[in-house]
Amino acid sequence: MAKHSLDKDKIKILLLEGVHQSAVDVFERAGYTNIEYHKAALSEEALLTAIKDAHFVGIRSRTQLTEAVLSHAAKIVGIGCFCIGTNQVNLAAAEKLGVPVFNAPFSNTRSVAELVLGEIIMLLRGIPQRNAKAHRGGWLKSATGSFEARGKTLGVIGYGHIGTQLGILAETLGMRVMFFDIEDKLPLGNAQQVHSMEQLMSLADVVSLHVPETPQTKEMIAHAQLACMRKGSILINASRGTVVDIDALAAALKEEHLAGAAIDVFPVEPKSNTDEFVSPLRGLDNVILTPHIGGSTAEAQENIGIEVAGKLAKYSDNGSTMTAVNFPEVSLAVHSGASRLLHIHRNRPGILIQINLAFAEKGINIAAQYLQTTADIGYVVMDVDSDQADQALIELQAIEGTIRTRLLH
Ligand SMILES: NC(=O)c1ccc[n+]([C@@H]2O[C@H](COP(=O)([O-])OP(=O)(O)OC[C@H]3O[C@@H](n4cnc5c(N)ncnc54)[C@H](O)[C@@H]3O)[C@@H](O)[C@H]2O)c1
Ligand SMILES: O=C(O)[C@H](O)COP(=O)(O)O
Repeated sequence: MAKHSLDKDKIKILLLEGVHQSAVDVFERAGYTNIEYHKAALSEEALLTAIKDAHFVGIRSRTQLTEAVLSHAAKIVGIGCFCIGTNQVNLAAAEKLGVPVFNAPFSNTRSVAELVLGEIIMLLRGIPQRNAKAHRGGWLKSATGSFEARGKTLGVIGYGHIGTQLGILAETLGMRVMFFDIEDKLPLGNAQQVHSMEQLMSLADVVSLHVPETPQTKEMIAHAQLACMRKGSILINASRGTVVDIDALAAALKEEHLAGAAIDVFPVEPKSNTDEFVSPLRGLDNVILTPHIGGSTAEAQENIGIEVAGKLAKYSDNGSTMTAVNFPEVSLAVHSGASRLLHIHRNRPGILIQINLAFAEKGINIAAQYLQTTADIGYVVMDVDSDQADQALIELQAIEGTIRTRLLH
C-alpha cells in the first residue's frame, strides 16, 4: 500500500473570488474535502491569514499573490489561476519556492471573442450613445456615424487564442482582418500580418487589444499610438488595464479623434462589487464600460473550474505538471503499486547523481525516474517500493539544493 505524506483530508484547499462550483466538485470527487471557499477576493490581511496553512490556492484575476504574500504561505504546494491571465501571481517567486502555477489557457477564449464581436457592431452603429440618450428621454434617430461591419477593417493586436478566434468571427461578418504580433503567426482565414503596430493602427476602423500584461505591453497604447489611429475609429480593450494609457484614451475620445471605445479592463479596478469604480472614461456616452467580465460566462466559468481544479488535483495525486506556466512540465503515468516521491531543487549540476548515490547506498530501488528542468529549478519524480518510501524521503531531504520534497498519495 502506498504511503502518504499527508492524508487528503488534511490538505487545505483555499478557493477565492467565487470560482465555479465545478471546481469544488472536482476536488471532492478526487477526495479533497478540506476546502475553504470565499465568494469574493479577500482583503490583504485576511488573505495572509487564510493562506498561512493552505496547500493549494485557487484565485481569479483580482487576488495578488506577490512575493510577500507567498512568503506567508508556509505550506503552499500549488496555485491555480481560474482564468487565463497569470500576471497577478509573482511567477518567479512561486518557482523559487518550488510551487507550480496552473491556469486555463483557453476556457474563456470564446466568451471574450464573442463579447468583442458584439461590441464592434454596437460601436460601429453608435448604439452606446443612442442608448444613453434614450435612457435620458432623448431620441437620436439618425444614420450619421452609423456603419455596417461588413467591409470594415479590424486590427487585432496580439494574435493569440483570443485574437485568432475574434479574427475568424469578424471575417464571418465580412470584415477584413489584419493583425500585429511580436511573433510570426499563421494567419487564419484571410487575415494579414502587419509588422508595425502603428501601421496597423493607421489602417484599421476598429483596433482590438489581446496581448498579455508584460513589461513590454505596459501602456503600449498611449498618446502617440492613439494619434496613429484613423479619425472616427474605435478602440477595444479586453486584455489588461495596464496596456492602455487611460488618460490618453479619455483625451482622444473627448477630442472626438476616436468615435468610441469598449473597455473591460482598467489600470485600477474596484476590489469588490461594492467598491466605487473610478475612471476618466465615466460619463462618456460613446464608451462601453464593462466590469472585467470578458470571460465571465456560465460556460467559461464551469469549464475553467473543471480544468484548473483537475490540474491541481492531478499534481497533488501524481505529480503531473503539464501546462504549468512557471515550472518544468512532466506528464506522468499513474504510480499504482509504488510510492512516488517529488524532489524540487535548485538547478545545478550533479543533483541526480547525488540522489542516485544516496539511494544506492541505502539499497533503495528506483522503479522509475523522470527529470525536467527550467533555468532555475529541477524537478525529479521517482517511484520506489512503498516500504522504502520513508527512507527515500529522508535521503532526498538531505540533498544539498533541495527546495521541497513530497511523498504522494
Ligand atoms: N477581459 C477578460 O475577462 C479576459 C479574459 C481572458 C483573457 N484576458 C486577457 O487577454 C490576454 C490575451 O489572451 P489570449 O488567450 O489570447 O493570450 P495568448 O497568449 O494566446 O495570446 C497573446 C498574444 O499576444 C502576443 N504578444 C505578446 N506581447 C506582445 C506585444 N508586446 N505586442 C504584440 N503582441 C504581443 C503573443 O505573441 C500572443 O500571440 C490574456 O493574457 C489576459 O490578460 C482577459
Ligand atoms: O485572465 C482572464 O482570464 C480574465 O481576465 C478573467 O479574469 P476573471 O476570472 O477575474 O474574470
